[in-house]
Amino acid sequence: MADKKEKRFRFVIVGGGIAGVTCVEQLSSQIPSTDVALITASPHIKAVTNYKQVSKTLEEFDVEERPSSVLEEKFPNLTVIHSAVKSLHTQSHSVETADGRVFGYEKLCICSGGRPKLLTQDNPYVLGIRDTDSAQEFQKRLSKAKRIVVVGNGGIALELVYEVEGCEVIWAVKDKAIGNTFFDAGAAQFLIPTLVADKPESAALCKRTRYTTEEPAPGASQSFTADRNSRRHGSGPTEAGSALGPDWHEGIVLRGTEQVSRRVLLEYQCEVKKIFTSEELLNSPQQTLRLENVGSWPVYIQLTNGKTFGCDFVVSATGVVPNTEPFLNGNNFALADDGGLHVDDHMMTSEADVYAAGDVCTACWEHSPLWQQMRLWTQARQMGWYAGRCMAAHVLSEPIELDFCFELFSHITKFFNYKVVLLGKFNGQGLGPDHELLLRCTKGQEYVKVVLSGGRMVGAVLIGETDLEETFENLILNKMDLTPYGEELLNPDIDIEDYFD
Ligand SMILES: Cc1cc2nc3c(=O)[nH]c(=O)nc-3n(C[C@H](O)[C@H](O)[C@H](O)COP(=O)(O)OP(=O)(O)OC[C@H]3O[C@@H](n4cnc5c(N)ncnc54)[C@H](O)[C@@H]3O)c2cc1C
Ligand SMILES: NC(=O)C1=CN([C@@H]2O[C@H](COP(=O)(O)OP(=O)(O)OC[C@H]3O[C@@H](n4cnc5c(N)ncnc54)[C@H](O)[C@@H]3O)[C@@H](O)[C@H]2O)C=CC1
Repeated sequence: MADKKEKRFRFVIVGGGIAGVTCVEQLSSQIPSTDVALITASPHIKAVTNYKQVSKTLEEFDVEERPSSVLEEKFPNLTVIHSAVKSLHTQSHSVETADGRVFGYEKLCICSGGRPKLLTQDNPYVLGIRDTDSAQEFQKRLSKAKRIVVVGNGGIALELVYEVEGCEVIWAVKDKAIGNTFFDAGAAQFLIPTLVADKPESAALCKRTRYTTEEPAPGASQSFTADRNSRRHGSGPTEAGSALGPDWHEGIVLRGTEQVSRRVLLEYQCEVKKIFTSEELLNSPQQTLRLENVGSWPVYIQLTNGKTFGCDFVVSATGVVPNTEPFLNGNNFALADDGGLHVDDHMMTSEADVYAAGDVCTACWEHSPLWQQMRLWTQARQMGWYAGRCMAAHVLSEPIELDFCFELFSHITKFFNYKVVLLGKFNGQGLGPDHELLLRCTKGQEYVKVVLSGGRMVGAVLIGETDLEETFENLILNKMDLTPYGEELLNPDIDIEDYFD
């Protein structure tokens, strides 16, 4: 390492995903004369396009994969290096890439993202979905599949069970309701009928009620079948490396071999006990399957509820692990419990002059009471942008305060073809029993849940075209005492925007 010729940059950013690219853009526009290097393992970079600030904290944007030359043309100060960082030497302020080059830095920002946290690492029948390569592999295998098992209850599982057609899906969730990382059991109940046949809804009845849920019994199953006529057609491939994001499935056909359309069997409150091949099963002394099934599937999955399913393959949609490995050896990084690089309110890690942003880091500052970290595209952009500002402020010796975007958690997405908006402590996270829920639900149309604490709105889940996000965001940020309004707050006959004008 000492013998290798080193090229130095003032700023080095690692990772061409949303966090890294946004950090580069921010630095380059704040200090146009400075030299910046972007080192990325992937051949393309991600660019935020059509950015729209929907309200004070809610934002929407598209993400495009672009050749890195586009970024270099825009910022003449920028050098893009296509290679993976192999090691980091914080003492000498340098990184070494897989192709043996060494780059020195004054300030470094690690934006290397995450990778799927798979149920098992070395089983060819267990797939994770993260980047374009893995999505294409999934699509290829699905095109020959009759039955798959999806394990996990977060964003990817929610998207897959809705999108996959022509293939039976066994969906194994550890919880009592679907979608636990994004919403509560009430919202899950609202969404579940969407997995059933697309029947026209009869006149929708709008009702307002206190929050109640009906949970399936432990080990219970539910099955759903739906007819879908729509087909999507593939677009060109994208690069490997960076995480996919909103609407990643829009461009690819997610179809198995069967004529049936969507068919989902839900297994609640169970985890995976064992995964084995048909040969392993035949050779196993404790055979748990009925013999006629043995050999008809390449892989079998045994669940903790006692059921075993044969399938073509298993999708492990069980979260992400931060990509920290190349940076740890020989350094003294503080890591959070989830394996992310510990960052403070200036996006600084515990190593001097090293910052981190996006999925690789864990926000360890004292959070605003209404914000929490989730590994999302929006937060990757916000963190990259803020890290760039902090790095610039530090070299210019300017003061900088935690950005307003970390004041209130907000996320807009789409599940089961419904617009979903999440605000603040949307699931009452960390509030204990000391909160109240108001609910308005119109079957097939909208689900509105408000979380109140001490009479103030602290969170909301809005599903469907409710048009309430801006008003609710204001009510949350204003910390207004809403006790006098009681349940009128969700009265559908009151135009709430005018009400609070
Ligand atoms: C299937 C899927 C669907 C999703 N849908 C949504 C959604 O609808 N909404 C939403 O908000 N979020 C969504 N997400 C999450 C979102 O995509 C991520 O949170 C976000 O992209 C993270 O951005 P990042 O820049 O931190 O990391 P990444 O996008 O993972 O980028 C990391 C970059 O670092 C590079 N890299 C890694 N290691 C090295 C190394 N050693 N040296 C050099 N370069 C390296 C990689 O090549 C890559 O370019 C989804 C994720 C997946 C997988
Ligand atoms: N629309 C959106 O906003 C989307 C966001 N994403 C993001 O992409 C990333 C990856 O998505 P996911 O893998 O779905 O992660 P996730 O974090 O959203 O969900 C992981 C799920 O797996 C479950 N799980 C974890 N370990 C398990 C185990 N051993 N057995 C059974 N279940 C287990 C968890 O309880 C959780 O329900 C996440 O950061 C997610 O937020 C993904 C798709 C859509």
